[in-house]
Amino acid sequence: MSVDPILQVDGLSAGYGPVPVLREVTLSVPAGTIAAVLGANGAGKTTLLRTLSGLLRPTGGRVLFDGADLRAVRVEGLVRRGLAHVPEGRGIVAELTVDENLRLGGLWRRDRADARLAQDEVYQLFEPLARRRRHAGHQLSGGERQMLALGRALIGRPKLLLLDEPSLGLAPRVTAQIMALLRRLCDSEGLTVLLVEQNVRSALAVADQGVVMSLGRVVMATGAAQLRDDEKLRHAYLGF
Ligand SMILES: Nc1ncnc2c1ncn2[C@@H]1O[C@H](COP(=O)(O)OP(=O)(O)OP(=O)(O)O)[C@@H](O)[C@H]1O
Repeated sequence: MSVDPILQVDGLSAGYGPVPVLREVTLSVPAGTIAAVLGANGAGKTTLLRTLSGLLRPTGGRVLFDGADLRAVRVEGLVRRGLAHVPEGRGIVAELTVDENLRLGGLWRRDRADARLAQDEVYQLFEPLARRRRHAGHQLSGGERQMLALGRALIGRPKLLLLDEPSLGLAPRVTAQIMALLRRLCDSEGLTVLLVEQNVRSALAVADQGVVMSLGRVVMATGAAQLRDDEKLRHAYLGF
């Protein structure tokens, strides 16, 4: 496993208008690893992902993604450099078919044959989608929508995947499948994942590190195994 951080966040602050939310967040994510971002509702997890993907402008600090300073790169540039963001609520186009939604994910790729290949790979990864390729997004179940959002992001062959609450509304079995897939892609393809999850157990089961946020700050960052195994630590920082 490489130890180079593909994502380095130093003293990042951001908010909504005059309301500060992120307060000097610092974290480092090595390439090919999964960092689980945990914390209570309102801790700032979603705001962190939105700032990292360029949707919110930082008010302070620095973000380096694959060596590039976030302030110097536009959102399209971030996507081209290999950043993909799957927001909470999933963001698929409900009126378009599964096929069409996936094609959107491959649009910016110059090599069409390559995009086609990736689409076939997504259908292999998520069999239920292959069976429903001509169904519209709004006809899919919650789990299928999550697979579609994830598949669409993966088609761009991202280096860094920002994933917000992938388990939301999913059956535990589907959540476990998605977590196992992420682990596999990290180990075999070098994918890096920043995973925001309310389902702490599922996230820590596959993560390399746990980053706990509270009131817009990182209050602890440690190995996921330590958080998983140390009941006192879990109790102190996660309340169970
Ligand atoms: N669009 C917005 N405008 C103003 N304030 C917002 C906006 N979105 C979030 N906030 C506020 O920012 C703070 C952090 O919210 P955020 O959604 O980032 O937290 P979170 O840790 O992801 O929580 P949750 O798990 O509930 O999504 C909260 O106080 C929230 O009310």
